[in-house]
Amino acid sequence: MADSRTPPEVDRVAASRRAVAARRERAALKHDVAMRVITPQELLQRALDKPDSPAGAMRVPDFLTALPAIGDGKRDRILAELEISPVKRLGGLGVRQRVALQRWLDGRFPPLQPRAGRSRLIVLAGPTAVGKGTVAAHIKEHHPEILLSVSATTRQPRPGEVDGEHYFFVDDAAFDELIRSGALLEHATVHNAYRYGTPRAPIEQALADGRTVLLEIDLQGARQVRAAAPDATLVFLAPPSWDELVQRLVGRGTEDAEERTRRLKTAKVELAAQGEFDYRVVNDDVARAAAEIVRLAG
Ligand SMILES: Nc1nc2c(ncn2[C@@H]2O[C@H](COP(=O)(O)OP(=O)(O)O)[C@@H](O)[C@H]2O)c(=O)[nH]1
Ligand SMILES: Nc1ncnc2c1ncn2[C@@H]1O[C@H](COP(=O)(O)OP(=O)(O)O)[C@@H](O)[C@H]1O
Repeated sequence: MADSRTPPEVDRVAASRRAVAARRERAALKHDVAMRVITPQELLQRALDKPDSPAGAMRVPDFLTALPAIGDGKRDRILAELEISPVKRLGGLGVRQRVALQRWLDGRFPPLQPRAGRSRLIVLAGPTAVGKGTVAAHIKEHHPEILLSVSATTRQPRPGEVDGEHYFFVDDAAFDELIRSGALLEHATVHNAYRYGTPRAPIEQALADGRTVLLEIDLQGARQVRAAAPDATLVFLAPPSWDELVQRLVGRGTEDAEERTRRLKTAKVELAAQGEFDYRVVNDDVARAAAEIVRLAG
């Protein structure tokens, strides 16, 4: 029978591979927090839930300097204030230190606070390729009682797209006229390319009928809706990680490399704006994220 014991050399190689993979995962997590793809509180929670995970193995000083606007000086002051040793890992924090760090994070990065008296007008926005269209289509299919607003756009229909169902496809002159006549609740040029706008009348009618209305629009549009209808409910759809966002954009295969780079640059700006929203929903799973949004609309 063959000897099943692993020679020490093989053990060492495997261990060093694991260490490299863990370092890479920790670096990815730091990047996700820095880019605001995940919140500092989420990362800390992951570390506490699984002390053996890459999040749990992250040293507290590394975690702090991954946060927006925290340099080495601030890091050291925070560690002293919270009485946490620089060698501590997130997964190894004691109860008092955990609570102190959580409180400090909540003060510095306040969790979203949905404003009172939200209406049934739901605005879904988020970075390119996070899955806004996919989640909105899922809601449309499973919740016909919710009106998914159909936008007007100056872009050309893609194969399979039906006028009046996916978009109202109009030319520039017709779009100008929609703006002039006040028929649009909001409008914007998206991705520096075509114009998109939300027809006002169907939304007002549906809301008057007591229905929930879902708008799937970009950040500029979301800001305009907030200004025009301050009681609208703004939902930010976030990716589970930056790598996953890039994978989705590449996987969709609808943009070339140059366009993808441009969209990812915009995505960084959009991620940094999520504090303006009422809720943040992570699109880890389409059905789950859709259900969470429908609950918010409830
Ligand atoms: N402001 C605004 N943005 C819109 C509207 N309709 C769609 N969008 C956004 O425009 C972008 C559409 O990009 P594109 O790739 O051309 O079309 P898609 O594949 O149908 O999403 C997405 O970011 C949408 O959220 C609208 O009515 N107003
Ligand atoms: N939860 C998810 N898990 C995995 N892939 C997803 C998920 N949601 C969307 N996708 C995929 O990501 C890509 C981008 O989704 P899409 O709806 O076009 O994004 P957006 O409308 O935000 O630009 C699509 O290929 C889609 O199938």
